Amino acid sequence: MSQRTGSLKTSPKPPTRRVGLMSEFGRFAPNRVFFAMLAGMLSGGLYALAIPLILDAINPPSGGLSYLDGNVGYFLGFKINQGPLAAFFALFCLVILITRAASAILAARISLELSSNLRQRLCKGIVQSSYPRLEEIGQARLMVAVTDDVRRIIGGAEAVPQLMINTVMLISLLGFLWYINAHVFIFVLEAVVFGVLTFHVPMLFATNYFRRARDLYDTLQKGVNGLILGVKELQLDQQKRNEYFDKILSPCERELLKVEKRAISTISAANSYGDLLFFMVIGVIAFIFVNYHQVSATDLTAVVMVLLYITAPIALIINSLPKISMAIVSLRKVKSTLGELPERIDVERPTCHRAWDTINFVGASYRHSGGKTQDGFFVGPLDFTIRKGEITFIVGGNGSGKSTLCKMLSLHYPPSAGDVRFDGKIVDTECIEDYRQNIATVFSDYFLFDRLLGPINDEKLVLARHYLQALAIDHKVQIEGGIFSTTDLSDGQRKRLALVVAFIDDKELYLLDEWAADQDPEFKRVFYMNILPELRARGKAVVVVSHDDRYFHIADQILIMEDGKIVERRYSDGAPVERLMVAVATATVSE
Ligand SMILES: Nc1ncnc2c1ncn2[C@@H]1O[C@H](COP(=O)(O)OP(=O)(O)OP(=O)(O)O)[C@@H](O)[C@H]1O
Repeated sequence: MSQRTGSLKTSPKPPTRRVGLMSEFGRFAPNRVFFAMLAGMLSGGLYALAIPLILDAINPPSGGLSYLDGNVGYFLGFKINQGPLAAFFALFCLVILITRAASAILAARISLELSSNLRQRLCKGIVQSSYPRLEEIGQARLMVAVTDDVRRIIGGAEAVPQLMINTVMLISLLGFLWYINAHVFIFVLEAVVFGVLTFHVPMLFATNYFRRARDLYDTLQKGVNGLILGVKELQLDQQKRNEYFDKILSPCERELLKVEKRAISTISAANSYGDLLFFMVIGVIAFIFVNYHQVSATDLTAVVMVLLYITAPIALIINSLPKISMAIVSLRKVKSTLGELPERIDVERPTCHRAWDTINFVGASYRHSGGKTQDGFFVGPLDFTIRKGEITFIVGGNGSGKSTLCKMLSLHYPPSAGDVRFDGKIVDTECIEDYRQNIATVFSDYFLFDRLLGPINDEKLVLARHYLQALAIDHKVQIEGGIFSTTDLSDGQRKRLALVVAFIDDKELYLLDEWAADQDPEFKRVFYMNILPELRARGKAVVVVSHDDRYFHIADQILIMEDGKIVERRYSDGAPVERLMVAVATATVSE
């Protein structure tokens, strides 16, 4: 393929960048993230201040906040000590409530918006991606990214305010500790640093386990897809069913369970260690530390109270870490998947609107990506012309490359060499989208939406009714407000409905891959004798993959494929117009 069209090829996989949850959030909504953090910090700081307030209430004459001390009073019939201090405490709690709720609500909303944004970017990326790239990434990975990963990111993001509030609380409590007794503060700080460092080691292991579990999850999803889609076949054969479970599902499930168990066990052990650490610190202070440093009884009470209080934020920080860790793994997966998809915003493009009468394949070829051990199937080099107002049949044995050729013609597979030309103009990245707009298909692996997509007008509806009638499904399916009354149809009926959908769009090229294969003789006749000639009469280019030699005579051109090459081209009278030597073609493939 020429250099211009070479740009249609899929780009190499981008390297995975390190992605942080907070940096991602910061980039997404910097102002709101700032306010959420500010509110979280304020609430954490105020939480910590509750301790001196309570201590002051217990020990009124100890200075500090004791100026708020007052007489016993009554409120709503309740006897209240130190009225002003109590009122201040209530107000204080209200501010904590507001700041904490504001931080959590803001963070939750940002996380939902970011997740929705990621989901939309993934969906847009999927629809704008080249088809070979999607085949490379695989359905299972895309499904997990759009569903599970995005859900985990929400879970992790919601844990961030917890982490923030409790971290600030922890810092403030340490500050208060310093205010009470500097020696105790230094000792506790050393314990915290030691605790964080020693806690970080198992967390590194846990994150690795989560990463491995995430990869296994893709494989498991693929297996479950196979199970759901192949349930009919598996139900009919116990041996196959057992093998599917024994060799595919169960090993993956076992491995995933093992890795997840390790991750959870590591985290649980680390959590228990984290919880216990502070009780040990309390014990050391109460039983040993006081023997070496001067600590008054009042200070000791305050210190123990702070240390007991400190265990709660530490436990909450520890609990939020696995969720955040999983969210980071998922975020990296989503970002790496996004990196493999085109990040193209729907901006105004110059429209090509190129009218055409012929499509030429000039030495065009395509290679499928192969398995681990072999090269993928090679189709080409192909040289032929499709004309408007003509019907072209593509025939050939199974696996000869007919569907691949169709996907090259529909511009889903960009040629790896040679050109596809519309009226002599090579298809380039600028115009591929415009050329595609004029192609209607029913692929052998078609998908039937439950509605007519795109603008609907009366003319279209009349055409739809005409084809529903012609294909005898008008008694089964009606179109109400653009939506089909049902798509629960037999395979043949569904395919007929897919044909109706393709026909009512006024496209220039109609590509029908083995449409007639599972139709009754009656509908085959309607298809070949009425519908196809009608399309030709409307000046459409019609390409049909067919095995129905009874109807070959209606074709203007027949391309015969074998092993990825067109080995013969005939006109409808059966006289070969061009015979390509298989040996020559084979030699070209091996180049
Ligand atoms: N997505 C794919 N990835 C890798 N190889 C593929 C892919 N699709 C098809 N192939 C390979 O390309 C070859 C041609 O397949 P293709 O579907 O084009 O043949 P076909 O002539 O349409 O066959 P059939 O008549 O059975 O539908 C096959 O050998 C197949 O293994």
